[in-house]
Amino acid sequence: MPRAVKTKTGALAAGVPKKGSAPKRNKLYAMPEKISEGTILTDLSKAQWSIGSSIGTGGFGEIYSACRVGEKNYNYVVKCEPHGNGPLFVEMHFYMRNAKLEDIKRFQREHGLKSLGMPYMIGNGSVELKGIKHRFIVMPRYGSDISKFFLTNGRRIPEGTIYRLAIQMLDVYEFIHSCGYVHADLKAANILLGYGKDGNNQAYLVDYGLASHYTTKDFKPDPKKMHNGTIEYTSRDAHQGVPTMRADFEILGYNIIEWSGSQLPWVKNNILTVPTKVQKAKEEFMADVPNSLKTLYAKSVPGPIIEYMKYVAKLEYNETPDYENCRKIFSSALKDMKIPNSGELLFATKNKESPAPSTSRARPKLVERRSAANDTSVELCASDDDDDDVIFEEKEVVKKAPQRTLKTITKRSPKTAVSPKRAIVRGSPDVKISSKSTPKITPLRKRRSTSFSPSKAPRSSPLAKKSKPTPREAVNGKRSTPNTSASYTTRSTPVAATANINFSPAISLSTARPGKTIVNDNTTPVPRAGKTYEFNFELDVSMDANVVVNVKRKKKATANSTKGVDSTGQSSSKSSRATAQSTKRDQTPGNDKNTPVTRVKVRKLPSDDACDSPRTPAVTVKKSKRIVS
Ligand SMILES: Nc1ncnc2c1ncn2[C@@H]1O[C@H](COP(=O)(O)OP(=O)(O)OP(=O)(O)O)[C@@H](O)[C@H]1O
Repeated sequence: MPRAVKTKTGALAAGVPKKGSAPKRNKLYAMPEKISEGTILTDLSKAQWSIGSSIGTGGFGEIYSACRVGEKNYNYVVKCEPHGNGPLFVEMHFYMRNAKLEDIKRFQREHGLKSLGMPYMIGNGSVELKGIKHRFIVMPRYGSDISKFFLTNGRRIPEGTIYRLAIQMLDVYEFIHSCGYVHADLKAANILLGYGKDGNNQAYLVDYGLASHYTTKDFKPDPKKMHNGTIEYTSRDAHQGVPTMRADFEILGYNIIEWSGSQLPWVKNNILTVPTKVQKAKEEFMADVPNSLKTLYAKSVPGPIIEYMKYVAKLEYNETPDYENCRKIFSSALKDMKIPNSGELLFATKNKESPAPSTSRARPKLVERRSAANDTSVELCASDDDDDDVIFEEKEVVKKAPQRTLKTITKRSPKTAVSPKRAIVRGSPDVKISSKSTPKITPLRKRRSTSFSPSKAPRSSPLAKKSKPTPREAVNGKRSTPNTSASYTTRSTPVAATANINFSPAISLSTARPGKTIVNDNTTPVPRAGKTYEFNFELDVSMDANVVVNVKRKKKATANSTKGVDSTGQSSSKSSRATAQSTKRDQTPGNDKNTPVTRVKVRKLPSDDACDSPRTPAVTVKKSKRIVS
């Protein structure tokens, strides 16, 4: 059944087929309602946008071409998602705070860049579609995403184009990082060529649904964010839930390796469905880059790839990477290959002509087998309420079928992202995610800090210079000076020596799915299948510790015995209020008298860590109504 999305009034809107409503493309995910061509959307600044054809589908939303009312050219896109979806909320705020057109232009001027593959937002607003509140953003329209060329070229991109793409993506990283953010989800499906004349000269990095502040303070694994990203390319830091600048570089590295025609070991070994195994494989891979790479290439490993990956492996978690020297690795290679770093990005490989770019939605179907789910799960999932208060509904999901058989995803692949954004607790009726389940980082091996020359440094030996803060860093103090904690790393060989990850057997993390973005933070409604039942339990959420959530199911209680528990454990007065409220509700017609209704507000405690992400807004937990499956 589709994800339940509640309207502002709390009415269950999705999942109740309406007469005449368009059928859902994918029953598993509550995709947005269709917007028909010609619909006029008015954004918050009162600008009006006429919706054209649908040109893309992501994991959570749909992208339409759009034109300004009164104009003829569909040079814009509207990205629309149900209001409760976390990623578009995050993306919108990222653009608002950091990526205004004038910011991008200034950055280009300061760095002498003719163009920069940084998208921006032109407008945003809300629209009610079939009774469901949706959020939309308006952006410039770009061209085809490069995963199309990669796939049609036999999973390969010409070497020169790889290096040019790498340089362009490093420019974008430098911009994003200078805003204090990381992208965390670079992949071919998120890289779009420009649109129109000369569009193919520049690639744009889209999809800021996972953007978050990076940390330069302590390396604190965060179970709520573990494994976020697209499992093939997720960095080792992201596997631990820590957003870092080096993580973005690592993600780019894995992509480059794949674009060059090699299969990443964790892809080859078919372990993508087990994030912790992928994490371990990456730790091992990065522990000895030269040898790891050797095993991937039949002939010799391309020099720039080895040099770049060696550099990434040496980066400290709180270090500002040396963009300029990394770009130099690739631009020197282009020079050697006599390929100009300008003009059209070419995707035709020697033996195969790549088709003309197109933004058509036609994509290979992805057939996937989902793992058997013969158990009872408890999930927390967000529903729509308002922008800043994400409501988590507590539901018991009973997955009846011992096996979910082949599931055909007809959305775009590999872009088709599904974010199983839930902590699924399997197994026993008394379900607990305890502090035991959080990863333990064992004492770390001290490691020599490797630093590079500052941006704009003289261009000799790219990887041999000493790092100095750039003027910008000097001003804002972004680059942290090496201190004791900074000079230790969470990385070494083998993985067991550093990241000792213990999960309670009762816990199953979000299932990783190839090519799909995973967001493991519970801020987005999740795909749900099977029946959903209401049940009684106490919920205790700790937002400030490694303990994520402690769910204890209790016996079905009468309305009188209901007791609210807040995050601070101060249950007396609040809980009596909750009891009073629930009793009141229970007396209202339509309420199940046997089901206590508990509403618990959990506010995130102020953190001293400045790297709070917009993905962790205040959280409200409330007892859900019965969901009819
Ligand atoms: N500005 C744009 N211009 C043209 N096409 C776009 C644009 N933005 C996105 N698309 C197309 O829509 C697809 C999905 O976009 P996007 O990645 O932003 O969606 P999403 O729902 O966030 O995806 P994900 O599944 O990665 O979370 C892209 O692969 C691309 O083909």
